[in-house]
Amino acid sequence: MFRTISRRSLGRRHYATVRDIVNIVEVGPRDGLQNEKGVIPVDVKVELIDRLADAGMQTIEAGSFVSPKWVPQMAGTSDVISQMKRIAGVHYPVLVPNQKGLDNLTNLLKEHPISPPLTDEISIFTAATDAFTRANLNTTTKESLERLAPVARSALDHGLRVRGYVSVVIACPYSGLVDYVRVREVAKELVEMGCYEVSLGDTVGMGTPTQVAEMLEEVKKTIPVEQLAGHFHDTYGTAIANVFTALSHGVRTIDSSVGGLGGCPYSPGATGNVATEDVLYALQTSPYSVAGNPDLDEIVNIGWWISEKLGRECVSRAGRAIRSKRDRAEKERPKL
Ligand SMILES: CC(C)(COP(=O)([O-])OP(=O)([O-])OC[C@H]1O[C@@H](n2cnc3c(N)ncnc32)[C@H](O)[C@@H]1OP(=O)([O-])[O-])[C@@H](O)C(=O)NCCC(=O)NCCSC(=O)C[C@@](C)(O)CC(=O)[O-]
Repeated sequence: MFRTISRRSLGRRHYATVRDIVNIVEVGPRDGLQNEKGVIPVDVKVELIDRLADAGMQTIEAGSFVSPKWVPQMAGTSDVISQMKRIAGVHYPVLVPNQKGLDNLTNLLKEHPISPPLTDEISIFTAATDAFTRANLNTTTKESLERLAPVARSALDHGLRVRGYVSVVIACPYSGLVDYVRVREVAKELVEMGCYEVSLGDTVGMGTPTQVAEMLEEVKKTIPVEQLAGHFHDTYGTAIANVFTALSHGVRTIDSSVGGLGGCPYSPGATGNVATEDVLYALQTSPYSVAGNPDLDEIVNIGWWISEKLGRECVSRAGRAIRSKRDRAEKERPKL
């Protein structure tokens, strides 16, 4: 839905036509879990996805068809997507790094000719620096794009939607600050190969709002903002500020992770994504509504539950505050 809003507080030149719905791509079951060392049972992953869908999340990244030698935690993705309950209208994208991953997925889809399908979407991924692409995909960025183009074409031929990721859009853990022109060029190639949207990842989680704004201004020179998404890790505590910077620059799709889970195995020291609870809380009094109208209280419960399952504390600030408030209210409730 589009409507024209006036943003007096931002000055006349910011009168703009914007979409007032924010889409959240819940990446917890994939980005959130891929870095965990302990084995997470398939039924826990399935329960996580199902509960997120029941709570109203419209897009839930369900896993990866990557090499199990590279990311062992994602090895059971075929079982996960075969067992999860699929809600019509909810998208359950999976990461695919190469033709082999796509073949594994399309063979699975053939084995399960059901409606709605196990998934209708893949995400392909590369990075703005060769050093990161080498660590993550064992190749250069240019070669990764050459390999991904036929994968995207083949996925589209199979009727799958294709989303793209560009990692390290602000800083790279191996080669330092990133050239935003390179981010724009890589994103453009992903769009040209058929990605309906490109998610721009601050993989290291050290970007500041100013840097995010500058990066977006560069990328928007070529790519319509409707095709961009923001993916912010929270290592330096700037993720929620970066989300709102992206929104103020017209981005309307944000990746987040329930409980703030996550990290990339090839981004040493990076913490999880911006927590879904924190994004939902902060959007409550904003001019935007969230697609699917997710139930914040239930997302808080899910963040708490999955953190306990992983043997760690929930790092979502909103999640912790809402829990504490509930506990206080419970203590103060008169006993009958
Ligand atoms: C791309 C490769 C496979 C290249 O890895 P490689 O070692 O160069 O691949 P290869 O073609 O030489 O194959 C090596 C072995 O892996 C197998 N293989 C090969 N492909 C697959 C496949 N798809 N599924 C299952 N098995 C596969 C292949 O069959 C072979 O098995 P072997 O003969 O030794 O038994 C590897 O680098 C890889 O899997 N990388 C994925 C890394 C990854 O998943 N990273 C995390 C996701 S990205 C991320 O988190 C960032 C993001 C998206 O969240 C955004 C952000 O925050 O920035």
